[in-house]
Amino acid sequence: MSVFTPVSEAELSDWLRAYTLGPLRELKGILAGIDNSNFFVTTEGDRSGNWPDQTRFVLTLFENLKAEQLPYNLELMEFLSQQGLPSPAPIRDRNGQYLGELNGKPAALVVRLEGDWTERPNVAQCAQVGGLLARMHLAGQAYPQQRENTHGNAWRIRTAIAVSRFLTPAEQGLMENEVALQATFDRSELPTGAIHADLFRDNILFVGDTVSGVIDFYFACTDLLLYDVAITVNDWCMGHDYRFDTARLQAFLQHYHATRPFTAAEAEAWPMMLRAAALRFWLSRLYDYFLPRPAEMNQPKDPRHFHRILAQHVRETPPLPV
Ligand SMILES: Nc1ncnc2c1ncn2[C@@H]1O[C@H](COP(=O)(O)OP(=O)(O)OP(=O)(O)O)[C@@H](O)[C@H]1O
Ligand SMILES: N[C@@H](CCO)C(=O)O
Repeated sequence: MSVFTPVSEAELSDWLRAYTLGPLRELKGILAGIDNSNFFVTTEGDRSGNWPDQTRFVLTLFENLKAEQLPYNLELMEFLSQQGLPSPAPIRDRNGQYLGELNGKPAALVVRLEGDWTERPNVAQCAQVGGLLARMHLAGQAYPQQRENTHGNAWRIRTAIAVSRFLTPAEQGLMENEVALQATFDRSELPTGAIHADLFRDNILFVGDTVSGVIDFYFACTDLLLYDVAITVNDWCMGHDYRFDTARLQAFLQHYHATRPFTAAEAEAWPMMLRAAALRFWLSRLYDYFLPRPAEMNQPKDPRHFHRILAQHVRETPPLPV
């Protein structure tokens, strides 16, 4: 998104003294993203340090998460990268710490990965992402930490109340009904674990058709694996008419299923998970759109997109096609 908290070159140069990355060469605010303040940082490098060949990093100032909530996310990134998954490793400073404070916000540096995100993924790319998500879910089963989803039931109820006045009566009806249904839906038989929880197209980097990076683990939490699949396909496999593109959806789910087979309970819960995933981003986009925080650079996302996806899933919920 955005830069909510500006950082000057002088402030960053001073902050970088805690690291063995060499002096600052370039600092650039990143417009993409809507939750945290992000910057591309290039340093001169330091051959004597722990990261001798690295000079390109991403600096994140966390706008919502508190320092005590961040070890779950940053250590998950480190854990997955140690398991061979393309997640950016957080950089530890001279004292072995990967989390500091800059301009009053918790702040961390991670390795800047190569590649670009793709706005229009093809079938082969969806297949790759399906397989990758399943591998992340399997690897995450051994991750020892737990973190409750900050965007679960209580958040849904709170946010629905906050945005209600901006909706038409029909939209209010859809939202109230959906929030109530999701609150009582039985999730007890569904497999859980570490999930990314925001694996949209802009959070996967490709070099050609090959995934080079998975970024932005700052909503990661312990929750239903199937919910993560639903969040991901609602973005990666959606057609222009708010119905799934069948070829991309099947490629994604078949590659996922080949690595982590879906259970019978998951097949049954699929329609409700697709709806929960659409509701989650309808609510957060409404909140960010109508009740925005002040930002130096900001690009709110369109809430109507997920309203339409949710309405379509309610009209016609496709079965899990595997
Ligand atoms: N490790 C990385 N390597 C390369 N580019 C990165 C990396 N981390 C972030 N970026 C770039 O910064 C942009 C914003 O980062 P990110 O998606 O983490 O921001 P955010 O505000 O937390 O986003 P979101 O709105 O998705 O929650 C990305 O789209 C990407 O261009
Ligand atoms: N991926 C989210 C933004 C980050 O939470 C969206 O597209 O609404």
